[in-house]
Amino acid sequence: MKFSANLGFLWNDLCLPDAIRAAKAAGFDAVECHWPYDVPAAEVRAALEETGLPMLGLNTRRGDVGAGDNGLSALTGREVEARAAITEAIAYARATQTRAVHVMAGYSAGPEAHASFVANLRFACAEAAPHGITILIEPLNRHDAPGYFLQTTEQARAIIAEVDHPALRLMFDCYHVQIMEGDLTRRLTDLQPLIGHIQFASVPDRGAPDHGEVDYADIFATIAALGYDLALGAEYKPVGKTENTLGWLDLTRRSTQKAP
Ligand SMILES: O=C(O)C(=O)[C@H](O)CO
Ligand SMILES: [Mg+2]
Repeated sequence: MKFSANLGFLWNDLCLPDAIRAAKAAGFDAVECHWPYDVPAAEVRAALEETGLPMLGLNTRRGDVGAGDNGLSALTGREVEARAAITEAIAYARATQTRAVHVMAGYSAGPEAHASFVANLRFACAEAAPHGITILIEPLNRHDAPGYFLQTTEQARAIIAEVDHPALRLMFDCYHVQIMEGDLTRRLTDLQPLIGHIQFASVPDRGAPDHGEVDYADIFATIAALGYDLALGAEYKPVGKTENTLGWLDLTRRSTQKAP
């Protein structure tokens, strides 16, 4: 199995280029981030080239975080800002050869929000596809993001069908899906054709995947058996130093090494 370090949470005490280097030293196969915009893209690209790690994803800006924004693309009336955030994210992804952009929906509900989200996603797909960049949408759970527009994989499935563009895929974050819908094994199997990226963390505390109500040894085996071979995103909140939370990585590597 391959793993991607989510540098929004792992090594987030380091600047992004140093976090990329730390992920390489710890044995990750890839990295991903949340909002890298304060760091010049050239510095990130240099660290990626130095380490040989690909950057798998980044998020669109959330808007005015101080005022409570958590994404803009399902906010009717904020289309200009939403599209500027999408354009910015795609430009940053191009400059760093990042493979996917997660378009954040924001706090909203109802048919107008749905229509705005679909229209903004069509815009994002049209902008991203010529550069080979995937657009991701991610359901978030109601405890961490109460009132977030996109809450379930079923809602995401319907939106992906409606947008009907090959660049649009599902970000299946096992942590959020377990909290909102459960049934992880069947959902991963059923949704696999739509999945562009998988993330994970323990439930309910969003820690390392070595405790909690989800048996990740089993989930990783399920994902491998499906033939899914892209790197899985470790998007958890380390308690203490990130290096001290990586026992799961060694264990997983040892248990999946082929016999000689
Ligand atoms: O919160 C998550 O699970 C994410 O992947 C996004 O980066 C949104 O914060
Ligand atoms: Mg996630």
